[in-house]
Amino acid sequence: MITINNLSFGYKKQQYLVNDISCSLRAGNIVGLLGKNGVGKSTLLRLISGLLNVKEGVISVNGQIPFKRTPDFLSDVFLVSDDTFLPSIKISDYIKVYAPFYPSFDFDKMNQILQEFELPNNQRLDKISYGQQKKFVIAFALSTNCKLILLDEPTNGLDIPSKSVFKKVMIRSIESNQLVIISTHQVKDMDTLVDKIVVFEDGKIVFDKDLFQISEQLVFIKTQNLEENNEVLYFEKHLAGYNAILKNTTNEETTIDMELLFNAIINKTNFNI
Ligand SMILES: Nc1ncnc2c1ncn2[C@@H]1O[C@H](COP(=O)(O)OP(=O)(O)OP(=O)(O)O)[C@@H](O)[C@H]1O
Repeated sequence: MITINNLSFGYKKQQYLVNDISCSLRAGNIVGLLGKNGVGKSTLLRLISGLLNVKEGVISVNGQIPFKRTPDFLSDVFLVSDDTFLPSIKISDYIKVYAPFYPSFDFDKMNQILQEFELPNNQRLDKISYGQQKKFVIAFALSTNCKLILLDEPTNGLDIPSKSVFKKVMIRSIESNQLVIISTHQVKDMDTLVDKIVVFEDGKIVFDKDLFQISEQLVFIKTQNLEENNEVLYFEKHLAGYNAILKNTTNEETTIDMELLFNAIINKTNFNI
């Protein structure tokens, strides 16, 4: 679906924010694009959606060059950016006006998700809160059924019940021919949602693994005594003991602690996986 070869980009001359990265992402995945504030995650999403052009290298999305922004490309890619600028019209009018740009738009899905997010159709988009606007745009994005959906910090502004609805709706509505990339620094929100993680740091992709590979190779434990565990790769101390990542030597399957894993990655832990 997406192939990136030797991509470099910077807003300033001779200073690359994205520095010679390559990767490929397939349909059927929900990918967590993780990184600290300001590393360039939103920039990467803008490059993939064709809002910015590469300085060097190539991005191909289903064989198309995003920056050409052909009608075909635009009708199958949806970017939810972190800053939502919505017109001062009712939700129902927005759907009437913008849904026709997306040939696979599913009106039933839209109504269902609006209900789950408790957003009434007759609300005006400029009169609802930031979190409600965010939920509306997420509902619209998922209802387009675009092959590629890019969500920039989707859980920003969502309250705890809405975050649960977001996860539920995402998992239910993504089909095997779609690819979703969620960019976020709120790593904890990605628990039990993404099936692949890509970590971006210092202009480079420093980690790119499917979750099943991570589960096969690593175990995540809470323990009071680290010395009993001689395969510790990374740990963090907390009041009642330690959260630790160990090499998986016993084919055990544990729940991935996304925040611990992310901290381990940006602290340059060598997992050797
Ligand atoms: N239009 C622009 N012109 C110049 N610099 C920019 C522009 N947009 C972003 N930047 C800079 O590029 C860097 C990366 O920004 P970007 O928004 O891509 O990061 P991010 O990883 O998404 O951050 P966050 O997690 O805080 O949203 C920042 O230093 C930002 O100030």
